[in-house]
Amino acid sequence: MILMDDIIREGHPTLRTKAEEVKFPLTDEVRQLAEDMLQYLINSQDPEIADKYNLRGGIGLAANQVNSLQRMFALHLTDDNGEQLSFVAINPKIVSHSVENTYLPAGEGCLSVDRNVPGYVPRHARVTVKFKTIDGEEKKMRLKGMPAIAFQHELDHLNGIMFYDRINEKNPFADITDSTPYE
Ligand SMILES: Cc1nc(NNC(=O)[C@H](CC2CCCC2)CN(O)CO)c(F)c(N2CCN3CCOC[C@@H]3C2)n1
Ligand code: NI
Repeated sequence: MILMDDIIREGHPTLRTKAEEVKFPLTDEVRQLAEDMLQYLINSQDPEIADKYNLRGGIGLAANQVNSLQRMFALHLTDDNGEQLSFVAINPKIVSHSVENTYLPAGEGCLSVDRNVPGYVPRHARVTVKFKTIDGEEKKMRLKGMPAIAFQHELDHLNGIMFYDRINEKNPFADITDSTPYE
């Protein structure tokens, strides 16, 4: 079971290291880690379990955050239509994206960042993504809203990018041109 102590924090070099393509077939170790990452998100969204183990709520978790340099992350969230998205994206890619940007008006946070970093984080409003599932199945999805934002936040982690790298330093709340806030 992944606990907060397993999640590395800012300053740990792995957060700034590019993760490597995952080889198929998955080793038992990689498969187990993928499953544990998804389970962390499910646990963190269960009030009783989150309270019992002092877990910070999460809708996404990238391998770098548990000190692994495998190109994979877990997502567990409900989209705007109430659809449950719950999967591990392995060797994820954005194959195309909208010109339009979006951002969370409340800004973003990160389980690896123990402080508030205010400011808008510009993200593509819509993305077409490809990835493999734990079973090696090729998936292609079009995402918008929170799923799109979360996918980009996690893919950034696999490339050593933190959400605050994208905040306008001069004016963190600068209106992001051609952007629509995700509300
Ligand atoms: C938006 C949100 N971010 C939460 N945390 N941060 C994260 O997930 C970070 C990743 C997110 C930051 C912005 C986009 C991706 C983790 N990141 O560092 C991984 O790289 C939440 F916990 C959360 N929700 C709303 C839904 N709720 C359902 C019931 O259970 C509680 C849950 C709380 N929404
Ligand atoms: Ni994060």
